[in-house]
Amino acid sequence: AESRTLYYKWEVKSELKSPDCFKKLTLTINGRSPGPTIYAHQGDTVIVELKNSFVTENVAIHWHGIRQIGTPWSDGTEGVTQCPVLPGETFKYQFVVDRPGTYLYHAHYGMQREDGLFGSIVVWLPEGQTEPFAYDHDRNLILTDWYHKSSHEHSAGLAAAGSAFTWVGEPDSLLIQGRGRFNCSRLGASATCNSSSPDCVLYPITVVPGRTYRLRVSSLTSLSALSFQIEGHTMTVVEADGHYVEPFQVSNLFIYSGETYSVLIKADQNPSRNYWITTNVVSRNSTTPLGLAIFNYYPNHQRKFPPTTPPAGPAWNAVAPRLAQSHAIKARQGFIHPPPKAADKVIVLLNTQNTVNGRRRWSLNNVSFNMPHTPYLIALKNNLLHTFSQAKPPTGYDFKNYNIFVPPPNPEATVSDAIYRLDFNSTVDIILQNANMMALNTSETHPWHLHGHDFWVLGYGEGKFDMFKDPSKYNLVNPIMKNTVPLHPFGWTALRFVADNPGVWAFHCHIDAHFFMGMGVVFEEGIEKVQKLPTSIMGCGESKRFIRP
Ligand SMILES: O=C1O[C@H]([C@@H](O)CO)C(O)=C1O
Repeated sequence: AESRTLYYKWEVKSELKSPDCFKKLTLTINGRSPGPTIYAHQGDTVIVELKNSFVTENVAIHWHGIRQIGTPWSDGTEGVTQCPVLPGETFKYQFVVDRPGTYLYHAHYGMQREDGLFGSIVVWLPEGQTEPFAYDHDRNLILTDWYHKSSHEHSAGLAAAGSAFTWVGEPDSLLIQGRGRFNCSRLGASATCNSSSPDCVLYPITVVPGRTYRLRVSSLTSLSALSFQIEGHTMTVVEADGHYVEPFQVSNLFIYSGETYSVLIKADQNPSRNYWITTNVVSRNSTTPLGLAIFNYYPNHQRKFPPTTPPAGPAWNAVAPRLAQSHAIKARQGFIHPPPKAADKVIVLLNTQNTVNGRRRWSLNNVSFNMPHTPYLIALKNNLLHTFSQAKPPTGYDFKNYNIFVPPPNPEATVSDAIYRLDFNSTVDIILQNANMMALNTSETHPWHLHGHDFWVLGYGEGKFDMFKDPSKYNLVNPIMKNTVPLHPFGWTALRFVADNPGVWAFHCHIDAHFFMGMGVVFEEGIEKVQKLPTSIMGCGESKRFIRP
């Protein structure tokens, strides 16, 4: 099959929308949130010409799950791979979608993603090739959580010192494909909440009785871990983050921010009615109501509510079923990419909540991430090494003495913009180690996302990772490859990847507020192999000098 070039012209704007019936300034692409879905075939080149029509805000868009092989400057990570796109400017992203599967795109500037700037990328196999599973139709749903406050108010609160620190709190609603329903009566008479707004009509998925649907379900929540279910129907999981999964059945799918799945669903229930599609928050004791959509059996009306009460979903605090699902996800037979047998380097990252100079932060091995003024890719390629710390960030913590089950004994952490420099083509293991937060008996779920690579998920465990015993339990036979993975409360997650993609890549918690609070690291590999950088990514920090006439 011949590969093609797909050309998109996008304009980002800030507009009043009511996705859950409450009117809020929403960040849109060509007037929509979620933005337009990119449909491509494997091997196609995607070009997005992005016009920033915000009045005062910068922007950058990350292509989540696309590895950007040979185009590290198109990763869209402001501060790491590019300068922000300023209001009035147009920026051209160009990259190849080299693998079939379900991917995402979203803002990677500040906490903009939570104001609605996101969408889906669907990459089909080349024409004439078929998937290793059968279905009649392909549908797509993005799950998000939604706040009535803007991300600006949130970031101001998170950055404030001492008692002025304000946590973002629980979302006001959950959206399915950009639509949900906030109960306007909770606000009394309100001009900003209108339960008959066309923006908040529940999203319908129309199905023909007897047919099988491939449903691409992805999450871009800013905070929430979710469970997703379709009343009365079981789902067969077949894809995760662009990799085929050895099929298994679930009645509910746990999904973390930044993950994508494909599930197969047969429309085999009573065709004279509709069914609820629901999503609910897990892992946090949330006040956020259920997110709803409609599984619409043709020819019932799309807006006909099912006759039943929407099922509530699993209990928020049951960790065991979530861990069980994580363990169940294996590479599909016939599509296994075996991992290298051993690692050249092991980096253990202890995840803790801390303070730095009276500010609440998150840290890895007691270092909280800080973005430099000059993006790393530009600084490294142009030898501007004075623009960020040349220290080597720690590759572990005090294993012997640190108790992960109690709050950090000395919560004061340091802030740094130092990065991990990896040997090109080396095999790197990352052990994510969860721990107790600042408050007693609490540990949260963190979805970790790696840019520029897929990694093998070697294992998950409870408690403190044991360097001597736990590696012998790694799955080296059929581990799934992913780009986003959960770190469960008080547990550990072990990953392996090969540092074979020249560039600079962020690895961070996909919770907007947590990355904002320093929960991330950056890897460099093969910088000398990166081709000449386009000047369009420059203009901020010390890279101003390269675009001066
Ligand atoms: O960073 C966080 O802050 C809050 C809480 O610890 C303080 O309100 C929370 O749940 C986080 O994940």
